[in-house]
Parts: sequence; C-alpha cells; structure tokens
Amino acid sequence: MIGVQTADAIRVAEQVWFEAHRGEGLMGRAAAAVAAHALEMAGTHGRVLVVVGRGNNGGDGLFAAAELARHGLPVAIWPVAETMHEQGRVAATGAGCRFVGVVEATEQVAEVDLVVDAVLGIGGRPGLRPDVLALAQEAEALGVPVLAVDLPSGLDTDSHQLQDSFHATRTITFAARKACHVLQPAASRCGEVVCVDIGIELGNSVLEVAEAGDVAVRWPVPGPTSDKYSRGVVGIDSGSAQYPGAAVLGVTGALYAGAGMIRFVGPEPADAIIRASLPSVTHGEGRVQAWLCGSGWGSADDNRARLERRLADGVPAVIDADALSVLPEHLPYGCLLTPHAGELARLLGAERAEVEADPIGSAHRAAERTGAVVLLKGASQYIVQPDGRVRVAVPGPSWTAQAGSGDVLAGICATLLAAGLPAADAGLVGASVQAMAAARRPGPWPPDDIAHEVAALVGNWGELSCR
Ligand SMILES: NC(=O)C1=CN([C@@H]2O[C@H](COP(=O)(O)OP(=O)(O)OC[C@H]3O[C@@H](n4cnc5c(N)ncnc54)[C@H](O)[C@@H]3O)[C@@H](O)[C@H]2O)[C@@H](O)CC1
Ligand SMILES: [K+]
Repeated sequence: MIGVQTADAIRVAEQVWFEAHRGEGLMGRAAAAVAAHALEMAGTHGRVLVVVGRGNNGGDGLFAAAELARHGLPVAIWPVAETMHEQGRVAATGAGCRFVGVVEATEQVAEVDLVVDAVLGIGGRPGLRPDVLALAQEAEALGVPVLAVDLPSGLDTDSHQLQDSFHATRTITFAARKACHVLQPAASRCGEVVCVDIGIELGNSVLEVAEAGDVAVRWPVPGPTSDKYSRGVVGIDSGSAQYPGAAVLGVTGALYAGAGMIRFVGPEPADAIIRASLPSVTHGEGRVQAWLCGSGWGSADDNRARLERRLADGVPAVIDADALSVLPEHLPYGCLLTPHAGELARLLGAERAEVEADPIGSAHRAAERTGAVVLLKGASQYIVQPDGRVRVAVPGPSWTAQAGSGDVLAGICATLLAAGLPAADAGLVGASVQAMAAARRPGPWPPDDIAHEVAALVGNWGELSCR
C-alpha cells in the first residue's frame, strides 16, 4: 500500500529532522533529485526554463538550476515573486544561470526542451497568478514537457480537487505522496509521480492507495481441499422487468471472479436470460455466504421488503444501487455499500456536489451511520470504514466509466465477501481488480468483457500460488 501524507505532517517531520541535524540541509537532496530528472527529460544539451516562487519550493528549483548549468545546459530562470531563496539565488547565479522576466520567459517557452515548475509546493495556496497560469497553459498547449517540483503549482496539496495549475509530465515529490498526487481529478495534472526519500521519518498516513501486489496477496485463490461451498456461495437478488441487464452483469461479475456457486433469485426476464446464457448458475433459494442486492431494482414499491427479506439471513451483503435508498436501521455485520456519488448523496440527504467536494468525509458519514463499509465509486474509488480508515483502490482507465461497470463490480465484491474477505478488503480488491483488468485491455470494451479479463488476470495469481 502507498501511504499518503498531509502537508502538515511533512512540515512537522522536516522540523524534527532539522532539530536533530543542525547545519545540514534537506534541500540539497531534493534539488539533486530534481536536477537528475530534469537532465534525463531535457537531454544533455537541452534548454531549460525554471520558474521559481519565493519559498523553499523555489529554493529547490534554484539549486537544481545551478546543478543543470554546471552540467553545461543553458538555463533561464523566471523568478515570479519579488524575493527568492537567497542561497539558491547565489548558487544559480554562480553557476551561470540567466535570470529573465515575464516577457522573455513567455517567449522562451516555445524554445525550450523542458520547463521546471518550482513556483509553489506544500506551502502554496491553491490557484496561480494570471501571468504564471498563462505560461503554464502555453507550455501545455505547445506540448513542452514540464517537471513539477513536489507538486504542480496551483494544486491544493491535501485535496483531490482541480485548480488552475501547471500540468506536469512528471512530478518529483519528497518523502511521501500527498492527496493531490493520487486522487482524481487533481492527480491527472501530476503526470508520472516519482517519490524521493530525503531521509525524514513519517508517522501513520491519512490514507493508503492499493498497488497491484496488495490485490494479488488478498485474492482468495482456492487450495487443494477447496470445494464449491468452501469457496463461497453467492446469492444474487438483482434486476427487474425494466433492468434485467443489471442482473446478468452482476452474475457475470460473480462468475468470472470465481464464485464457488451462484444462487440467482431475481425476477424474469433476467432469470430466463441467465438460464439460457450462464448454465452454471443455480436458481432459487438456499444457503449462501453473502448476498448481492439492489442492482437494477429500479424504483419499485417493494424494494424495502425485498431488501429486508435478503438481510434476514444475517450474512454479509453487497448493497448496491436502488437498495441504498431503502436501508433498514440495522444491517448485518460486515456489509459493503457500493454507491456512486449520486447514490451516496441520496443516502445522506445531501447534494451530489457536496459529495464530490468531500468524497472521503461523505463516505465516512455514511459508514458511521450504517456501520457498513462504503465503497464510493468514481474516477478515484474510496473504501471507507466506520472507524474512519480510508483506502483507495488501484486506479484504472476511464474506459470503465460506462453503464454496467457498477453491476459487474457488485458481483465481484459479493464473490469476495462470500469467500470470507472482510468487507473493506472485498471493496478494495474488487474495485482494484476491475480497474487492473480494464488496464490490461484498454478500449471501449463492454463491462462483461472486462469481467472475462478479471478471470484471466486472477488465473495468473492462482498459477503463482500453486507452484
Ligand atoms: N522545509 C524543508 O527543509 C524542505 C522543503 N522542501 C521544499 O519546500 C517546499 C515548501 O516550502 P515553503 O514552505 O517555503 O512553501 P512554498 O515554497 O510552497 O511556497 C510558499 C510561499 O509562497 C507564497 N504563496 C503561497 N501561495 C501562493 C499563491 N497561490 N500565489 C503566490 N504566492 C503564494 C507564500 O506566501 C510563501 O511565501 C516543499 O514543497 C519542497 O519543495 C524541500 O526542499 C525539502 C526540504
Ligand atoms: K511546484
């Protein structure tokens, strides 16, 4: 898991470091890393424009500029504020960098091989001054590579929200990733994110982002003594006369994620379609280890009773879509709610915009209120537990933003719950595996094709664990 830290936590850790290592500087380490990446991106004869702000982020930029000039690269520096990091200025001047004003900097953008953005880092307020924004937009429009120091200036370090900012090709950050590097849409401005260890010690992270290896180790690969019951029986009550496809997709997700057995109890015409197209699915009531309810129910009058009937078994359930509007006071232990932003807003009696502005806080409110784990779906997928722990699934391509992806995902998660994974792991692993499968097959593939890709991906993990 990748731990994410706040700007405040970094500042505190830097302070602790300075108290223990008087006289030594962290900035030299940060600047050396920036210079190494700049050299790689610009090439040994590349021309570089470094845009520096007044704080320590600008200091990193000035020392990196000095290093590049010592390697023989022609370096121009635009200091955007009236003041700048003094030792950095001396180093850059001594190394032969040329200082330019806004007019020349703007002309230079079309000429250079790399722009280094060292305007604002973790001390920056969101947004950019108009002249700096104009240069950032010019670089983007011309396709000039941009290397951001710590974060693309203009972004809010601790937020997922988009601001007027540089659009980096690569971002070199220090000590740990911050929210803006990993959460969409802000992360889309960071390009490739490289995290450099500068030697400071950090405590617990505010949230964790899953990596492929975290998904593989949690996946319930069957062992030599597994049978269909021990692997997990999934009960699926989804679909309606209006939305039979949701049921077919949920069953497909469960099947290709490796359910030991599926009992489908949803209505026609989905029942007949599934009998005809997915013959391994059984039909009718029986014991299950987890339920999937809600996908494609529509706004029927009996949704509340339909959900109560399924929850009466007391086994964990994935509660999706229309069932999220009719939650009872008490849910069985271990349930997973799978709303998108609109559904979460309805559940909370809030506006969708409020959820989009504060996805983590909103998901946490729902988790606290219901006692269930919440998987909030979207470009970044948050798994939030009632105790406030937050994890983010492995990101995937935007192609999965299509009708039916959520139905498949609910089926995958229900399979994982039935296999015995705790709800937080079922949400994390389910959302991640779908994204990873989509990444293996980028393009406008329908969600059931991506479910097939899940089976191919997971099959490799099975082979690894059998060796
Ligand atoms: N503290 C340290 O020892 C280290 C700091 N490092 C660098 O230092 C950065 C943090 O430095 P600072 O705390 O000086 O903060 P920044 O360099 O991020 O910028 C803060 C300065 O810019 C001004 N400012 C803030 N928002 C603005 C806006 N929207 N428009 C115009 N001016 C604005 C502030 O008044 C302040 O003077 C990190 O991001 C990192 O790049 C690294 O060198 C590693 C070591
Ligand atoms: K920056």
